Amino acid sequence: MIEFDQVNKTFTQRSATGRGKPLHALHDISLSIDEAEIFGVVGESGSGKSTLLRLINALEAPSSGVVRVNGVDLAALRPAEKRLQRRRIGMIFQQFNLLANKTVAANVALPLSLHRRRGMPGAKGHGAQETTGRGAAETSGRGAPRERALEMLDFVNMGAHAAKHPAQLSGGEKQRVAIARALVNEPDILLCDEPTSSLDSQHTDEVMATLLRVRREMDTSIVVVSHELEVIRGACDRAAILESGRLTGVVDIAAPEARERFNSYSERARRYLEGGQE
Ligand SMILES: Nc1ncnc2c1ncn2[C@@H]1O[C@H](COP(=O)(O)OP(=O)(O)OP(=O)(O)O)[C@@H](O)[C@H]1O
Repeated sequence: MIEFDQVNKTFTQRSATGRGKPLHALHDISLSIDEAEIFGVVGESGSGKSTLLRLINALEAPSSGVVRVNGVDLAALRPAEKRLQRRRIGMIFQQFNLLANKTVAANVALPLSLHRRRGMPGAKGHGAQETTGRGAAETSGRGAPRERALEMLDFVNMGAHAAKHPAQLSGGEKQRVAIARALVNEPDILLCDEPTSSLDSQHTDEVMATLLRVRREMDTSIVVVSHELEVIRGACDRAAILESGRLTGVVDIAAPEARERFNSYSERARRYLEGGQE
């Protein structure tokens, strides 16, 4: 469903004098992520995790190689097609990105309202980036978007909080609202960028249980970028290990021999994170 075929991504880093230097963020990445799979991506800071996510929703284009989603080469899409494709992908972030001045229900309904206002064809998906909401009208609480938002809030067990504002919620509750918002357009894929990094362990468990339910009941493919190895171990079917932009392994979390490989990476990562060196 998501395929990376020999993907390279190089950025140009400009020095103070304006001279450009290439920075190879991803080298020769080939991997595929199945339908309804929960796929983890781990790696140290700067290893290319976010770049990999941004390639999946076409916010970045590969410098070479091909990224395909449902068989479609994203680089071959025209801008309008790319926007539609992006609407089939939901995204959640470490900092939730909810709008403080809107109710929980209005936050969740926002992608639907934006979709309607722009008169976009097709019912599926949205890019969470668009929910930052510049110029978007507050949903009035009437009509289909609100009903759909309430359904999604029930799905993440947040129905009772629909009339509250984000500031009245815990971090875990905010993330569950963000999940409801990301799913309101029934995306095929949910991208999660450090979804539990600012949560305590109880709220982490609640969010991960919600993601497991999303996969089970909606058949959504979920890609989870996280530096929290327990989260990857607890929720993912497989995980890619990125080291300095290179894919050094794709580990089947359930397989004993693969688990050993992941544990050995985890040990190195833990030593790095704790001691600042490998
Ligand atoms: N738009 C950009 N322009 C220039 N360099 C970039 C750009 N985006 C990312 N990079 C560089 O590419 C490399 C990979 O960045 P990326 O954000 O993908 O890493 P990451 O693993 O997600 O890091 P972190 O865990 O700190 O978020 C880094 O060296 C980063 O500085």
